[in-house]
Amino acid sequence: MSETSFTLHGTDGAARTGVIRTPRGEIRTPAFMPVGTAATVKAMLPESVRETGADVLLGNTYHLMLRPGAERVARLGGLHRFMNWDRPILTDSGGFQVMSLAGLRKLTEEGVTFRSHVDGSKHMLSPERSMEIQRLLGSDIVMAFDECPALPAERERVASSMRLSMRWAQRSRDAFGDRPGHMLFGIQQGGLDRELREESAEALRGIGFDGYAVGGLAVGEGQAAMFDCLDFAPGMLPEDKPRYLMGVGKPDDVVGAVKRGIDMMDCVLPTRSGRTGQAFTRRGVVNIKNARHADDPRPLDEHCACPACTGYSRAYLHHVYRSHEMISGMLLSWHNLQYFQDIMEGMRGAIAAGRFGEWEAAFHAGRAEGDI
Ligand SMILES: CNc1nc2c(CC[C@H]3O[C@@H](OC)[C@H](O)[C@@H]3O)c3nc(N)[nH]c(=O)c3cc2[nH]1
Ligand SMILES: [Zn+2]
Repeated sequence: MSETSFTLHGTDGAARTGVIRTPRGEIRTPAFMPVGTAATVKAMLPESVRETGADVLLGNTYHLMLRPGAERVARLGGLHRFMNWDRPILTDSGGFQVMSLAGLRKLTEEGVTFRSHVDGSKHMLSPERSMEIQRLLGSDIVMAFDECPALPAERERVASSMRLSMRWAQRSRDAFGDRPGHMLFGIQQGGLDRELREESAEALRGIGFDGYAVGGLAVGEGQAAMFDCLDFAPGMLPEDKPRYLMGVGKPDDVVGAVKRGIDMMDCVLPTRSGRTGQAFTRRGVVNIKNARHADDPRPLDEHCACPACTGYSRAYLHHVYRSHEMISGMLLSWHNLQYFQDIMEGMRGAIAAGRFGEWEAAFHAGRAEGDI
């Protein structure tokens, strides 16, 4: 009996709900993964992340290889022990961050060499080294090493980049080896082009993975173009395996992606915007720094059970934000993560009951545009 599995429990249109089983715990899908880039979900204790309902969180090969180093994390017992999170961890493979963060990059068939954005030291990533780092970290779900081209880009550039990523996907699969209890996900590329996405999906199916990511999106194409691509890209991937949309997104992006067959997503938005005073609520976005909140005794969101909403007023949250108090980032990060988990839980139940359309209509009906 394989130690990992994905079981679909229900579908409603293209939307699906199910469970990914791993030795470290189950992941209820559709799932939102909080991002713990440098071995911490910023401003949150791991037990607080769990309290919001998260089953899995995300780490990053690029950041952890630079600081504190993958071999050091392994010597200290691996990433779960290091960051005190004993549930599943998915790690990204590093290619995306190298292209978006590192300096002096050189890309060849072998891999990429670059200088650390932390201290300028020289490093190399290849499919083989990325697999080794993710093994040293001990992550449960490993991402293939890929290249994600910035959009807009010429079709030929997107095609050649995708084909390089497919060769790297084969090398990632070969280097990953046979690791019961661990999953390796391939990453579909091909930009917004249906034929290139199909070619990429065919290549990945031929190699065979435990899950499949839709990569190359949320790179500036905008929501309409992303949804147009999601109208066909997820369906090209095996339906009995998890489908993971990388780097997405705002609440309405998340809902639209689940509607189109996505099972997993990750985004820094809940915590990053929590630190900049933006709170996502059932009625839209609250910019807590706005003077209108200075005397408001109401909670952010009366339907929310998080500490920010059960213990504090908008007036207080406005005050601590304006005073640059640390509790501001803590409370708003917690609230935003709770809000994202609440909409995932709502969609899982709605899909299981065949009522996703109604749930989606109610989700959009309650929201006002702009600051509320
Ligand atoms: C934001 N949009 C976006 N992010 C993306 C990421 C990084 C996600 C990871 O990078 C970090 O966010 C920038 C977080 O830690 C996140 O887990 C991607 N990673 C890979 N390997 N391949 C892709 O095609 C890809 C596409 C993305 N689009
Ligand atoms: Zn709340």
